[in-house]
Amino acid sequence: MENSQLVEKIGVYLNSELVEKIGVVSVCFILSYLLIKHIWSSVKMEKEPTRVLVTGAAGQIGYALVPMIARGLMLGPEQPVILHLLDIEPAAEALNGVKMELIDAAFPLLKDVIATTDVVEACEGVNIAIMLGGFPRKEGMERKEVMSKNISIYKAQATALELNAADNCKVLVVANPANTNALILKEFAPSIPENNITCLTMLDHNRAIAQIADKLNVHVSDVKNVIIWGNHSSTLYPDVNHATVTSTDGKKLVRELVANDHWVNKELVSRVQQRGAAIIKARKLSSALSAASAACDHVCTWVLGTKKGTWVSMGVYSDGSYGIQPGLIYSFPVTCKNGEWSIVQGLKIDEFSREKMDATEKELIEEKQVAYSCLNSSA
Ligand SMILES: NC(=O)c1ccc[n+]([C@@H]2O[C@H](COP(=O)([O-])OP(=O)(O)OC[C@H]3O[C@@H](n4cnc5c(N)ncnc54)[C@H](O)[C@@H]3O)[C@@H](O)[C@H]2O)c1
Ligand SMILES: O=C(O)C[C@H](O)C(=O)O
Repeated sequence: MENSQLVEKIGVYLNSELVEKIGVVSVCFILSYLLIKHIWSSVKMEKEPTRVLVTGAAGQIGYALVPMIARGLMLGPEQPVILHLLDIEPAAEALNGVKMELIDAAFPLLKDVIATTDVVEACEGVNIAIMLGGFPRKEGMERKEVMSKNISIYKAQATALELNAADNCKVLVVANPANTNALILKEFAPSIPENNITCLTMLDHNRAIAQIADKLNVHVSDVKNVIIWGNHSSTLYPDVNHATVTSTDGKKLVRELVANDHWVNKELVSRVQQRGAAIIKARKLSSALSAASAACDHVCTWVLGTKKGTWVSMGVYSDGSYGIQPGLIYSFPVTCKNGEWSIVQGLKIDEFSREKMDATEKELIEEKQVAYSCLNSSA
């Protein structure tokens, strides 16, 4: 054999061996990748379901909210859930109807539904509690009368949560008066960390964003960092002094873009404060779709976090930030990370804002006094 032929043969042999080796390595690599992918997806499949309590689940907000939770809109598309639905005896049949519909919807993430009128059974092992149930204000009723009825409801439910919920259960109170109901719940569930008891002002936050987006003809997702201060009532204060709009031209302050202080200080404030009443006038029922969506946003943001550089509004336990009486449940701007919220610090507060923030604080202090006088008279 000539030298050149020998070299050629060796070359072919080496190449085929190399090709074979590369082939084996590639197959091993692909198989390992598929195996890891399979193991990873089965680990993900095995996520423990989160137990979510919804009180007043046979009511209108409940009817809009439970499918959102079951669809993964609140806790993400990979988190299975078990729904605990609570309502009172007269609504038991309707509650069972809601359960039937949830079953019929065949939601992949929904692992079980417990529908009950027993508050202890409802609270058993829950990780998240969304409190919609309460006594609605009826024509001719004094605010104090409504409050006294809700106080006894929230006292009983706080005790049931305290004794039966999972450790570190997160609570969102929606039922009105939301801030004061949350305060009562906190009082009677002392072992639930105070930072775990919140109330809904995300609806007001979303309403303010929607009004600004409409005024500036931009999309709601471009409007960031509005603040709702205070009580979920007609004294709440929507503050746009730090709010921005992002566009192709960059980030600009809402106040500068609107360039109309009357609109910002008067019209916007009054529209957001009165929006709940406007919905009631139009629907002859209070807001439900938007309230359910906001409740979903609140829990979702709390659990999964805020985006960098942005905040939302939540009714949370006051630590005295911005001079607000410690211990009140007051709406602040908050950021969320790892399932914890923190009040945004260091924002500049002008004289106009200070006055509005104090007025809504004053109303909450008065509500607290009324609540305590109801508690003392029922003791
Ligand atoms: N914070 C907010 O942004 C906001 C927005 C909208 C509505 N709300 C409030 O949310 C609450 C619910 O609104 P809705 O439209 O669903 O009312 P709804 O009357 O349709 O439903 C309330 C449900 O609570 C039930 N309920 C009453 N007492 C209960 C108890 N002790 N335990 C369990 N369930 C009980 C009722 O049977 C009813 O099914 C109301 O208080 C409303 O004012 C708050
Ligand atoms: O139920 C109400 O009184 C109104 C509700 O809180 C809302 O803001 O839509």
